[in-house]
Amino acid sequence: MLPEVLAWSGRRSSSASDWPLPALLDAKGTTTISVVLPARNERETVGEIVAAIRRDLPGLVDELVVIDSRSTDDTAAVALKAGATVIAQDEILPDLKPLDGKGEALWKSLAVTSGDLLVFIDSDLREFETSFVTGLLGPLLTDPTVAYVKGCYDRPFGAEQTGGGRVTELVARPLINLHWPELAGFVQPLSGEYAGRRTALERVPFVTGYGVELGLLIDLLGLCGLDALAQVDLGRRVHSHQSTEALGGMAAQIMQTAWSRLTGVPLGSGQMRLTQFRRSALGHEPVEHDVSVAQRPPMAGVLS
Ligand SMILES: O=c1ccn([C@@H]2O[C@H](COP(=O)(O)OP(=O)(O)O[C@H]3O[C@H](CO)[C@@H](O)[C@H](O)[C@H]3O)[C@@H](O)[C@H]2O)c(=O)[nH]1
Ligand SMILES: O=C(O)[C@H](O)COP(=O)(O)O
Repeated sequence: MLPEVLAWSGRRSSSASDWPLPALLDAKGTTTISVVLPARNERETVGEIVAAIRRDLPGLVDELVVIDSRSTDDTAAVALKAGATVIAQDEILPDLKPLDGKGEALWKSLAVTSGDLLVFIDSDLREFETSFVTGLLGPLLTDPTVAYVKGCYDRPFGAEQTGGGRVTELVARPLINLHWPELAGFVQPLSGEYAGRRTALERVPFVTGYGVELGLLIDLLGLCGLDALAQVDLGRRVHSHQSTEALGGMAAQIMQTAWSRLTGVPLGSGQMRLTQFRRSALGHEPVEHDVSVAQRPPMAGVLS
């Protein structure tokens, strides 16, 4: 790691336990806070996450919104019952051609929330604790020079306490170390739990699909500089794992994001189809998926 990155890590890394709720309530003042959960078919987990935030953090969180990302199950009803405001992704900014995926859900959440600070939490988390939210807010509420905070944690996989984050370890981390060594101090660069100032988030583009996390990290580094970025150790994260085949699609979206940032060629101009293979009685059969990503412009320009 570069010496300046090591120094940054020492300065800008903390733990959720460093940010107890009473101290955050004191620091909050008039700052408003929105928590956003993107959710696609998360009926098993979204209700518990919403209920825990409503139960534990009523004085801290002003707005709790689930963006229903084209769920085909009753995710929306479960989230509503647990106490969230639920908004369908495709009903936000209906004059725009709808795009797909998580990045689109997060970008659109900027148009329907009002908090000065936004906290994004994946809605497939199991064993969720509200220290995820307080931990991410700590640096933002107590230091005006911090603009963006990423969560980090241990990632169990199967019976092992570590080993999760296959796309992180095999794709994102090597790409980051090769091309953006300033970001190499992030323990979980793809973490789905992060928080930022609206003033910063509205000034950067959002990549659709699973390119959103890498895109935000690179673009916020460019906009604000490394010292405005921080990370907080949230302990342990348990989530539902996708198949290796599905993660191939995620990896392709992350690689397209990196490529666009390296070349300056905007995303969305071409289509990428990924060919994978499944064994059948006839041998190895090709299976093709559209894994294209596009990009939304900074929300500040859209809302003005
Ligand atoms: O079209 C979609 C797909 C997913 N999601 C939600 O986004 C979250 C994360 O999606 P998931 O498929 O569980 O991603 P992971 O396999 O956990 O992937 C990791 O890596 C991704 C790429 O950086 C990040 O987007 C994730 O947050 C991070 O957890 C979940 O709440 C999903 O319901 C949507 O809202 N819309
Ligand atoms: O963040 C990642 O790398 C992907 O979500 C894959 O995670 P998993 O290997 O823990 O399923």
